[in-house]
Amino acid sequence: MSKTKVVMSIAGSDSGGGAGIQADLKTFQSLGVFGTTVITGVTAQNTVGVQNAVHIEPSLVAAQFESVAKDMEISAVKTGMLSNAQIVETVSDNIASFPTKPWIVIDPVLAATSVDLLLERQAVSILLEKLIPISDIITPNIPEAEILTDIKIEHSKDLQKVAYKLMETGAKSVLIKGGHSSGKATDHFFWKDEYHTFSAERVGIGSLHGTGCTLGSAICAYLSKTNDLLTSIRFAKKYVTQAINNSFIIGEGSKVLLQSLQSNNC
Ligand SMILES: Nc1ncnc2c1ncn2[C@@H]1O[C@H](COP(=O)(O)OP(=O)(O)O)[C@@H](O)[C@H]1O
Ligand SMILES: Cc1ncc(COP(=O)(O)OP(=O)(O)O)c(N)n1
Repeated sequence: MSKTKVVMSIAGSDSGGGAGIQADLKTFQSLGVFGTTVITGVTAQNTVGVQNAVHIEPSLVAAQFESVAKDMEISAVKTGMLSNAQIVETVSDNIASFPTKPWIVIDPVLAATSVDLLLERQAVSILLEKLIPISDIITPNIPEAEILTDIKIEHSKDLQKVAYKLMETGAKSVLIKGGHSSGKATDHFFWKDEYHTFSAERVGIGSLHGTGCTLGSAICAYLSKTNDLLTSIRFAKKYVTQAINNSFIIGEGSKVLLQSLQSNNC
């Protein structure tokens, strides 16, 4: 019998339960991996928006890494909300010093409505300098990809420009998510000189919360199980699409995703 894989979410808490650490842990549980956490911030949040946030002291962020990493072998990590420059630096240093290199999935959470509550804008440069270069895959949505590269995405050829610029900073691969475009929900994947798309019908009714967190943590879970990037993205896209198709209303704002136990334990 194979051992249960241990993965890690490095992210913020969403009190409303739809995104952040809460969404990541539900995804890990659904996909049959064991989720550990390094909490970087705590938000007061609901389906309508982010009302408040505090950042965790970098020394406590480092202590969470130490406690988990000295006890367990982490096969894949996923980062989400990273709060500020000091935390980005602490996270980068700690991931880089794991005894066994894990798969590294970076969801560069920066373009929410209350952007500065999730990542201070001055932290973007340190994200590009320290964290993105050690990633196996970075998963920006369209506004995030534009902020990170200073390139406006107006035509499909701009996607390639953005991806190549991010790969020049050291990212091994780039998945530009299509939730913020129109037509089909198509995600664009660039890896070395390869280009792949992952598409689903767009669910048109009402806004959604937690889609990016769920996709990123599903990629992380599948990487730990399959050790294969393309397979992991394909399975994760299928998983998030199913969760979106079954999304439901819990409050006054965006719908949340249904995370359900998967029978295909690859
Ligand atoms: N309305 C939708 N219907 C189907 N898939 C969607 C929809 N909105 C987002 N997605 C998918 O959800 C995933 C997360 O994308 P996106 O919403 O752009 O990320 P983020 O939450 O970081 O803004 C992607 O696979 C995207 O294609
Ligand atoms: C604590 C916390 N982390 C991340 C997010 C953003 O969630 P994400 O899934 O990337 O974006 P939406 O699909 O909710 O737009 C958050 N809101 N809170």
